[in-house]
Amino acid sequence: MKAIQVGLLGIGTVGSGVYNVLKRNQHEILRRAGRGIEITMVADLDTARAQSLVGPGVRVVDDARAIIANPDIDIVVELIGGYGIARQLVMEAIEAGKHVVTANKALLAVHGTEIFAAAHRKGVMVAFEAAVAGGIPIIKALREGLTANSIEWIAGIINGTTNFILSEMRDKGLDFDVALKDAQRLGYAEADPTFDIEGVDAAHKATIMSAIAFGIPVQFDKAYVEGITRLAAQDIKYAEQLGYRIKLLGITKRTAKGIELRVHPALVPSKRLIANVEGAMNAVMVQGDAVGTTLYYGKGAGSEPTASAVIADLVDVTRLHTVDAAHRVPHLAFQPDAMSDAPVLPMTEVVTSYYLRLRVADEAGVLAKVTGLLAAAGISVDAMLQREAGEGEKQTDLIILTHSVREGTMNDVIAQMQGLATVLAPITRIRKEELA
Ligand SMILES: NC(=O)C1=CN([C@@H]2O[C@H](COP(=O)(O)OP(=O)(O)OC[C@H]3O[C@@H](n4cnc5c(N)ncnc54)[C@H](O)[C@@H]3O)[C@@H](O)[C@H]2O)C=CC1
Ligand SMILES: N[C@@H](CC=O)C(=O)O
Ligand code: NA
Repeated sequence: MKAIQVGLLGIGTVGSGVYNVLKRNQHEILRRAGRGIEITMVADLDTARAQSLVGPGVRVVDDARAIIANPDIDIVVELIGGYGIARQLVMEAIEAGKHVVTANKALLAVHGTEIFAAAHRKGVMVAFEAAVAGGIPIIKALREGLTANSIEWIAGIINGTTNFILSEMRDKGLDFDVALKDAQRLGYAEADPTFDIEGVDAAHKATIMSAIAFGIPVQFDKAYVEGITRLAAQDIKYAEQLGYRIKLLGITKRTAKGIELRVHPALVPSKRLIANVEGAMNAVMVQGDAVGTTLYYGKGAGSEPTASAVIADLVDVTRLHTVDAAHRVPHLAFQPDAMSDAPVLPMTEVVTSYYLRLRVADEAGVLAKVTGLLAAAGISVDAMLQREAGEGEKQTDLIILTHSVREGTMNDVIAQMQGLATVLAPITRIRKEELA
């Protein structure tokens, strides 16, 4: 049988990995897919570079629309990134009746509803394993492996760049900026790295996982997003003393009131496996009511790890494209007419525990005032740490770990504490997740 024809839109970090791995493993991939998979056209703005990557046998163009217009192309692989031209090209490819494979989480988290509806209408597949946790087959696990379960929560380290930066800062004492530059050089970072460090990329991925886990539409605009740029080195140190590591987590959870969808730094007990995930590695914990806790670990970024997921999608599409659309795995795991309207909760309704660091005057009665405010709000204290004030020092740090409380209540108490004359600087608050 003739090989399935693939057109690549963008041959940068991920695109070049796709080309190389597909070529290197072509025989094994053929044995799995039952049909050859061949990249016959590549579009990139830098055509000279693209041609040098793929050699003379592949047609290289600078206009991606030439690929979409080519009737011989069966699958369009979008590896340009962003919400702009990529959105137009994906929509045009779907309208042209092409299957689409993409690694573009930003696009799907923001415009997924429109894209999946169009694909459903046209009977084509949009596959996106690489969009969440790169090479880890987490979409496959959630959408196919765990279909027996009512998913309770997902918590993951789903941004390699920030995990790499946090590890380099802690282990090698590197400055934030130096570690970020290294992550960019290694091909982990987004074209705009503020997406990584401000938590936006992780929120894109958490948004996609929440849709698949709970059968809700992709709703990036409802996600709470907080990155790592305001983390202080001293909090990483205090957390360690208390038996915790700080990680940027993407969390989505089913509650009686609705769905939590949030990305923020969090203290995680050091003894949890996920607390020991270092460098650019990703890990996703999924809690199902039947299976219990499961953990998926691997490379979430980089050329070939991400290509691994893109090519797995190419194999899936190759195997399934002759199957009637109604019998394929639904894009968001649940049938389109069976989606839930469970609301995504505002952050004030999220229930979690907290790490608080207060810069306080080193004088009698401070502790009683602070704990009095917590007690009055019904917040119980889990652990406390007070740094010894140095010789002649008039201030010190007070660290408090709380038990679970509604975020809205915690906000009120923090505001009251901040009003105390003995609290001398803005209070630091980091959420704490026991993940058990
Ligand atoms: N780099 C990584 O580790 C991962 C990246 N991704 C996603 O994969 C996608 C691609 O990322 P990278 O390969 O890292 O980006 P990249 O910046 O290395 O590559 C993008 C390529 O697209 C080309 N391009 C830009 N505009 C174009 C246009 N109008 N027509 C044709 N080509 C165009 C550029 O010249 C470049 O070669 C993004 O959506 C990214 O979020 C997903 C998982 C991991
Ligand atoms: N910039 C992302 C790339 C993969 O999605 C990351 O750092 O994880
Ligand atoms: Na993946």
